Amino acid sequence: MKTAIATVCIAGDLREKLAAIAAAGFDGIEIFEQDFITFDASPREVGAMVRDHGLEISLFQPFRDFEGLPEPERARAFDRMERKFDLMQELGTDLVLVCSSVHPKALGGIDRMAEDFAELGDRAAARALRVGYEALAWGSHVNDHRDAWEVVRRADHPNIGLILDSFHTLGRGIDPDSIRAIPGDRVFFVQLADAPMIEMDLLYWSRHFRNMPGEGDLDVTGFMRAVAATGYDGPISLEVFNDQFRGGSPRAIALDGHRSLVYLMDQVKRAEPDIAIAVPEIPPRIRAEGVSFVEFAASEAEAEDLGRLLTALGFQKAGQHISKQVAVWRQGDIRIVLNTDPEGFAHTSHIAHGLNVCDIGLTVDSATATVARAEALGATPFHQPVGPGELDIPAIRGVGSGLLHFIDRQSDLAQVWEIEFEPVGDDGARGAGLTRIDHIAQTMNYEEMLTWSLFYLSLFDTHKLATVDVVDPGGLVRSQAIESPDGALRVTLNGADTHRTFAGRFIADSFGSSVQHVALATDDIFATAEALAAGGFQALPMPENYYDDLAARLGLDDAFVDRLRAHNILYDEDAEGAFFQIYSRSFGDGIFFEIVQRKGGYAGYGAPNAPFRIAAQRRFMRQPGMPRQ
Ligand SMILES: O=C(O)c1ccc(O)c(O)c1
Ligand SMILES: [Mg+2]
Repeated sequence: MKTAIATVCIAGDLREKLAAIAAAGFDGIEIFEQDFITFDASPREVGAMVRDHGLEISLFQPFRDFEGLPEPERARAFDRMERKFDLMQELGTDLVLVCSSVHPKALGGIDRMAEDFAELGDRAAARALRVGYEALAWGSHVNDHRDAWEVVRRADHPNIGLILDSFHTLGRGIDPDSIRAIPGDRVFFVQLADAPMIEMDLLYWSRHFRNMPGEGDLDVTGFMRAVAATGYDGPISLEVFNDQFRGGSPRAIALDGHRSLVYLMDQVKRAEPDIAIAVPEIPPRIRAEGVSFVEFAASEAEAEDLGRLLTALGFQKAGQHISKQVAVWRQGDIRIVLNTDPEGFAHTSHIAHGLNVCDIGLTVDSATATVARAEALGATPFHQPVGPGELDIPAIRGVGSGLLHFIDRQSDLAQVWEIEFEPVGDDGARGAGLTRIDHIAQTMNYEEMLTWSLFYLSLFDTHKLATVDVVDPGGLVRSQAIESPDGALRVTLNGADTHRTFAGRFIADSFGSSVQHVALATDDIFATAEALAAGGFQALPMPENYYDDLAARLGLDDAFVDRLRAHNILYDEDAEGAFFQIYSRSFGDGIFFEIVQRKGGYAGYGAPNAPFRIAAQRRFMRQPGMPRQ
């Protein structure tokens, strides 16, 4: 499988782009004319620089407004192309992309355009070059790959072929299966891009909002399956015009791009096993069976405070590590690990971020398969020295600053709690009915959201829900849930635009993106609320206005609203079921716990309540340190 990426996808000058593209593992580039012109080196030098990075120039583009012109513009277009052929030969590439014309004088007519290409084919053949024709979704006469194919078919020249671009096909709602009938050897190149589903002008959408396959809402997999069915075996290339990416980190965007192609082609290969492209064998997307633990890096004082909060939440300290300053707290299937060890990753993480969730443990079927897939997707494996009597639990670095450990039942990993921890005597805690981790909420800068969602979607068998806008008095926070089909893994990603929001302030204060809250499930919110109150837990107080509105909005009876109010329980319902939430007050740099109950088929996260919860949290965030329990 040969991968390529257009230089427009990445920020920086040409040299910076090439370094990032090569480091991410691509085989080639589509060199954008603009990136070449703005760079101060001869075409030969640029060609050599590309090859020095271990890359090839798979394509030169774009050549605009070639076909269907009357004279004298027609002759001018051929002259212009001869100049670009010179340039291509100096650069060292044999393929140029001609995009369909938007020239005001272009006449159209399939046969006229086919004749132009037949003549161009002779000129290209004289220099052993090839020309690919792409239908822009907004081309004046050709705006559909089926018409571009008809032009190429009639040109009937071995040096003239078709270029397919997923955006132009899917963005216009053209059925990608229409590609299946095209002979694969007539397709010279394939460009891939996804995009979020937004109603807007096609050209504007294409030039500003494209994103990597899997990051948007288009059926890029269906498109690529159809391409694969033609027998096409050339490069798979990304062509993503995106305002955010143009200003983003070159390395991070290039890595996301490569990951998106590995993920996409793995899906395509599973659906079209006979494809001609040699797709590497990797384990399928991993089914997460649940969250095994959440680990906090803490100082001793912070761990003591957090221990008090956990006690109030009904947790019990269940084990102490055999050799490290690490304790595990338990309730139901929930494990919270408090790591105060003066060495190791948690310690480093604490120095960098203060009290924070430095590690998440996930239960999977095979921990080694999980790390193998993660590595194929470009994730970084994590190792640290294993002490006597300890297990070497497979781990990778997550997208933020934290780690992900994987625990399975195929080995003795699942016994880590018995092997590495000594039980601590029962303190008689009754628990508060908390059963499992419902979801983990991670906060990041808005620009990082696509990176995080692609990370989870490509590694785990998960899907994303629609993005929700949450209004914080300090700005907008966008929230996206990623979840496994059975809900065993639910992660919400919260992207903050400014540091004035509660989420943005958390990122600034903790010096990085991380877990901001952990939601714990109960099967009986009122019983849990009573138990918490008895244990001295102080819920985040919700204002009277909230309950008045709730009663009016949902038509709830007074007695029910009184019960909610008495315990500061937030409530939402939809056609499928109901949702209850209690929040803790925040601690550290703005971390908190949430307690939830899902009733019936309620599948959301209480989005209507989010603005009220955030406003309440902001009222309490002025008080530094841990809330007193
Ligand atoms: O937006 C454009 O003009 C443009 C140019 C070349 C392409 O390959 C493309 O898909 C779009
Ligand atoms: Mg294109």
